Amino acid sequence: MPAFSSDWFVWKGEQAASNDVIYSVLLFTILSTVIISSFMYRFIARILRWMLAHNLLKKQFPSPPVDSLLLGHSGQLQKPHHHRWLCEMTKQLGDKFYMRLAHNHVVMVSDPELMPIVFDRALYPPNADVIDRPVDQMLHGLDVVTSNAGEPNLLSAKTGDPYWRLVRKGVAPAFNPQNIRQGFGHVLEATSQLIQVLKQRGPEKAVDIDDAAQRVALEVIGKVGFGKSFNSLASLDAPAEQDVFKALAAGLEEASKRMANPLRTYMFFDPEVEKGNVSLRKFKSVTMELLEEVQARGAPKEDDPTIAGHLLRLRDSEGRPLSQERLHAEFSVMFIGGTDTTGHTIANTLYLISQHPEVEAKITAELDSLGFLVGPTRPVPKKMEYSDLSKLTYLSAAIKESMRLMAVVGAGVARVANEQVKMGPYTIPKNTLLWVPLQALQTSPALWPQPDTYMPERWLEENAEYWTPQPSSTGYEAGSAAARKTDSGKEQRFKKYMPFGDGMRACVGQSLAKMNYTAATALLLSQFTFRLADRMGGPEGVLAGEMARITVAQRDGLWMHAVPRSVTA
Ligand code: HEM
Repeated sequence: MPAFSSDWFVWKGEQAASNDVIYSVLLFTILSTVIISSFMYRFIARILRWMLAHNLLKKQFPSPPVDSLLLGHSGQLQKPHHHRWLCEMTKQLGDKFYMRLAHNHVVMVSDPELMPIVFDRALYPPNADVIDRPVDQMLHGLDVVTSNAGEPNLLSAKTGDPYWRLVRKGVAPAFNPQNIRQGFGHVLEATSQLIQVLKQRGPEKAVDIDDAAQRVALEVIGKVGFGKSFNSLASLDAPAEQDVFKALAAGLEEASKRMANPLRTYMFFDPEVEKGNVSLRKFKSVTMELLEEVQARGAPKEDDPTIAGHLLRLRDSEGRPLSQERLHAEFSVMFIGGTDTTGHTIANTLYLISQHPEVEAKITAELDSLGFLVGPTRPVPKKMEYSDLSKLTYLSAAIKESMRLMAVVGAGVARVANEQVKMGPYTIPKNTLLWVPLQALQTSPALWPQPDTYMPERWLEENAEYWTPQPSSTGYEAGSAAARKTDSGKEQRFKKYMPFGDGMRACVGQSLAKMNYTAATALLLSQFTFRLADRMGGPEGVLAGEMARITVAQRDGLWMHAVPRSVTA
């Protein structure tokens, strides 16, 4: 037995240390092998699944030629006219075709028979979340427009997100008929202000009617949404609230490009991306200031009818309010929904009416019969009431037709299949995007007689937005029970017109939008006739100037002359 010595302990200590090292290296090797192989296994399985899905979709649907091996069709969807390109592809390839946006599989669908499935109205109970918002793949691009932290909003959140349900249910009362009726007064006020500005400006000086209409919408959403006036109609030459529309348009353009090319988020070295980021920051600073201003007023009263009031009162199941970032995201999305889409709709309608004197004559006759048209015998028109809106039958048809022919959300709306689903006779693999190109659906020659003609009359017929089943490639028998009945035995109807989307994720603000654009357009047309400015280059110039950036609008504004209707005989 060795004599007791401190060396012995040193030797034992060294041996233990080297054993520790050996064990650690061994453990590390085993663990990393397990982790790497499970990662590799999952990675390879994912690639295989992706390839199987790709092949399955390619077998079932035609596809346009790709212009990049890596990004697939992304390049096409980043072009300014991609909403029109989708129409062209629909004409060439049919009402269902396959595209690839980097790693995302997309089936473009404009077959009305399949709409009930895409919009989750037919096969599944609405709570099943089988067909959902494509948040992971795409709509995160929109989150960067509305929140500094990339927090989702009502538009981008998954249907399964408990906060989506909370917010959707919570803001719904802000859009109920009683609130919309109250909002009508704000539309009258804002449009009257615009009318005064246009009269002072005179008919010679052209006005960007798209910008002007967005200002009206901004004032309306300002009051209805946030209890605030942005004072944007005092002069059309002063930029509205730090030129928020320009920042918003550029921010939406950047977001729309990121949706088409998810890799763009990481292209910080590209000066164009950096420019987009500057606009995004500017827009978000305006909406953050708005949120802080509203919060500085203190807790909203129980009867505060504004959208902001509803959002600030919301509490989750544990009694917590929405986080500051989520509130910012919701304020921003309401701001966008309230100004951009409504403004473009008013402007497009005034433009299309200016190109169709026969339509304008019918509208003025309707306005005259209701006492709203100014003229030699009526220099001051009758004050419009909320109940008058339902009497504007022909004008409403003219607006509906402009929303068909110049769809504001022209590139369309998307869903994702969270599971493998059957879409008619087609098998749609899990994670595939189902994308409805709205401009293509609403101008398809297969669905609309004279699809490219501005014809408000088509909306005077009942059920004009529905399509009647025909013998079709989907495998449904024409007119059969399968095509006409839902599981609950109700008659299934097939929409071919859906400017506000459809299903449980349809536009939450449509009642406000309809009231706003109908009243504003009626009031403007009762005072002015609009003429397209020469600088637009006629209808060809307007078509060429379109720019799809989530919503479609003119890149450099829609310039028109507002000619006052003569009050002298
Ligand atoms: C002419 C005006 C408008 C048009 C054309 C329009 C169009 C749309 C479309 C196509 C969608 C997607 C629907 C879908 O995926 O099925 C949508 C969603 C939405 N819109 Fe609008 N919109 C308009 C006005 C408004 C207004 C005034 C607001 C709010 C003040 C608003 C707020 C929203 C929100 C929050 C969503 C997301 C709803 C959800 O996913 O739960 N929109 N809109």
